[in-house]
Order: sequence, then C-alpha cells, then structure tokens
Amino acid sequence: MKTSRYHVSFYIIIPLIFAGYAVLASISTYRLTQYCLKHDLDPGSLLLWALIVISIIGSVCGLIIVWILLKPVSNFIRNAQSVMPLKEAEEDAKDPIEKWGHVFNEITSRLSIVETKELFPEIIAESEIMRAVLSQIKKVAPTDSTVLIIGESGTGKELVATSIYKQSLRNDKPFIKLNCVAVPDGLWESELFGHEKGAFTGATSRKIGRFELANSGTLFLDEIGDMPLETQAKMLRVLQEREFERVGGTRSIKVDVRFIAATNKDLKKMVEVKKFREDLFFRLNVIRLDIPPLRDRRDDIAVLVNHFCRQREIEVSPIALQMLMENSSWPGNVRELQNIVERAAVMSENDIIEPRHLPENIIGSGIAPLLAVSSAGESPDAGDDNSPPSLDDQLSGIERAMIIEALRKSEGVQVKAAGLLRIKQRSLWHRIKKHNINAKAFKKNN
Ligand SMILES: Nc1ncnc2c1ncn2[C@@H]1O[C@H](COP(=O)(O)OP(=O)(O)OP(=O)(O)O)[C@@H](O)[C@H]1O
Repeated sequence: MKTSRYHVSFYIIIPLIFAGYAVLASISTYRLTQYCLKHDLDPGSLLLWALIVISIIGSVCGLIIVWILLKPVSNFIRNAQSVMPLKEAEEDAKDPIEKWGHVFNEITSRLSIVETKELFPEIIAESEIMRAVLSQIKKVAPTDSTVLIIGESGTGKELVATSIYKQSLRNDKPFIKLNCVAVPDGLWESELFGHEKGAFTGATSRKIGRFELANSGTLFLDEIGDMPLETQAKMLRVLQEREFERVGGTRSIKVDVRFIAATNKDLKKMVEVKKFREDLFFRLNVIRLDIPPLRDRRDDIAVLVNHFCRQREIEVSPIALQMLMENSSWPGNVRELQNIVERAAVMSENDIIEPRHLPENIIGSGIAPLLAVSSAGESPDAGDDNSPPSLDDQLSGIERAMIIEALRKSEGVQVKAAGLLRIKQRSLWHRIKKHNINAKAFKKNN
C-alpha cells in the first residue's frame, strides 16, 4: 500500500473482496449444478464438497483480513504493555478485546492529562472531574462570552479565571482584577467607573476606573456575590450597553470588555431572597464553570502535594502523603492543602514531610494514628475513648503500612513491591485495592 501509486481504502476493498467471493461462490455452485445435470450426476454430494471448500477458503480469507487489520493494533498494545502503568490498567481484563479496551482508555486518559498539563501548566489536576472542567475552559476561553465561575473558597477560581484570560484572544490586553469584598462601602462607583477631579470631597485628581482600565481586555470580578444591590444595577447597565460615565463626569465612555466573575456564594438562592439581582445573574450566567471542592476530587491530592513540595524543594513521605489523601473534609480546599504543605515544610528537619509534621486533624482519623506513631517510632496510642482498636483493625493497619512502605521503596513499581513483600503481584494488587491505596502516588514522576 505504501509503495503503490494508488491507495484504496479498506472500507472499499474489504466489502469488495467479500462481495467478489460471494459472486464467485454462487457462479461456481451454479456451474457445478449445471455440469451435474448435463452429465446425469447427483449434484448433492458434489455441492456439499464444494460448500465445504468455499467455507474453508472464506474462513482463511477472513482470518487473513482480520490478521492484517489487527496486526498494527496488537503491535501497539504489545509496545504499550511494556509501559508500567498500562500493565496495571489491564490487570483485571479477561479477554483480549476487554484488555485492549482498558489499555486504550488508559492511553486516552494519559494523553488528555498530557494535553491539560501543556495547556494549563499552572492548574494541577488529574481527576476526571477537573479534566472535564479544563476541557470546558479550553472551549470557552477563546470566545468573548461572559463566564461565571462558581466554587467553594480555595478551589482555584482565581487560577481558573487567569487561565481563561491566558488562553483567550485578549491575552495581550489588560487583565484587571477586582475583589468585591475588598471595596469599601461608598467607593464602589469610583472604583468601577472612576471619577473626575473634584467629583466629591477628596477627589483631588481624575481616577480611571476598572472598566476603563480593562478596556479591550478582561475584567475579573472576584466574589461578585458581595457586590451591593445598588452597584449591581449599575453593573448591569455596563454589561448590557458597555457604556458608563465617570463619577462627576458627563461624557459616556464606551468600553470593550470581557467579563469573568467568580463567587463562592449560591447566587440562585441570593436571587430568591432578593440579595442578588436576577437580571444581573442571567447576564453573568452565560457560561457557568463549577469548580468542584477538593473532597470530590481526591485523585488530585497526590499531584497537588507533589507540586507544592517541588516548589519548596522538599519531599513527602508516602505515609504522610497517604494520610493527606485519606482526609475527607478539606473545608479550605486546595488553599488549605497548600498551607499544610507549607507549614510541614517549615517544620521538617530533613526536607521530608513526615506524618508528625501534619496537623492533628489529618493524622487523627481512621488508621492514620497507628501509621503516624509507627513512622515516628513511638508506641501506639489507644485513642481518647479508651477502646483500643480490634486485633483485626490493627493487623489490617500493619498490612497497609507494610504495603505503603514497599511501594515507597519500589517507587510504585508493583512487581518490585510484591518481591519485597514476598507475595504474588496479583495478591499485592488485590490488597492495594482492598486498602484503597493510590499506588500511582508513589511513582517518581508524579
Ligand atoms: N488546581 C490547582 N493547582 C495548583 N494550585 C492551585 C490549584 N487550585 C488552587 N490552587 C492554589 O490554591 C490557592 C487558592 O486558589 P484561588 O485563590 O484561585 O482559589 P479561589 O477559589 O479563588 O479562593 P477564594 O474563593 O477564597 O478567593 C492559590 O494559591 C492557588 O494557586
């Protein structure tokens, strides 16, 4: 095919082969029947043999075609299997097609991680839910549509707004931020629209407002839920008409601004209780991006911790990392995680974050205390309620700690970890699943 002058698509050639073969088979049986009738022979047994031969030739042709088609796929799968993470992905697949499905899914997922890392180097996220958000950002960024970013405090709304700006067609134009919580009462209009000299007592010179500063660029209104109602009405006019006057001025100023707003408040509820204007809400809610809280994307914890550690040139021990991954609440989201790593980095003596450097609420749940104590070399604490953990719980905790230690030593390579523990790889894999350990977190390149 590569060297021939003409290229025929498989979509044409394969149906043609089968159609041609069917025509040939029909002609030969027809001819055979005619021959038998002409020579007074019984066509039954001859036709039976002919059908057997036709079927055998048909099967061989089918086999060759399937082999030609699947050869590059199986070559690819074989090469992909030499990559360690893909080996893990196909572990529980029973038949080859299911196995290939697993491998392809894993490859697609990894390619999308690579793409997101390239497009959004500052946003660290590997969870599916965040990757969906990032692909939404990729779509909306180059448009001029207003974006409303909703999410709890510390989820990364500002980071997302900045990424939208960076990926937008206005990325060489101004990016002006306004934190609505930080604007003092009475200064709203001057802050947004600017003022003329002498507009009010203290207006000693002309001030350019945020709308004007953001002209031809992007205006990011953080914490929009904290904007007072009377300012919302004025804001609505700018959103609709892209026009306003400076305080104390008479001239209308036209601006070309893209708006991005963010809030951690439930604007719909605020509309219901008349604390936020419905018309403004609809104007802002053109494209809505929901940033999930960290507790709903625990897959991101390991990569985030490793990222924050890299920034501070320190490391995190796998047990400490596992404890961070096990924590289920994270009310302060990524900011809280970042602060914990920062604090632990300051406290660590040898540039490795150990469980003892983590706050009480992180090491104080589940089997974490057992691991924390064992890693710190102290005796196990029975807990506040004076009821020591059961033997089964303790054994399970020890098993878990040993697996984590082996994964740490083997840098997440499960064959090696299984060797260290002197168990079969399959058994290790089952135990990893049972204890809900994120084996990927131990890989060096994480
Ligand atoms: N996915 C992420 N990758 C890397 N850093 C992140 C990520 N998400 C958040 N951060 C970091 O967490 C901190 C808080 O993020 P950010 O200020 O964007 O959150 P926010 O939702 O705007 O918070 P708030 O509502 O309190 O203003 C920042 O230092 C930011 O760099």
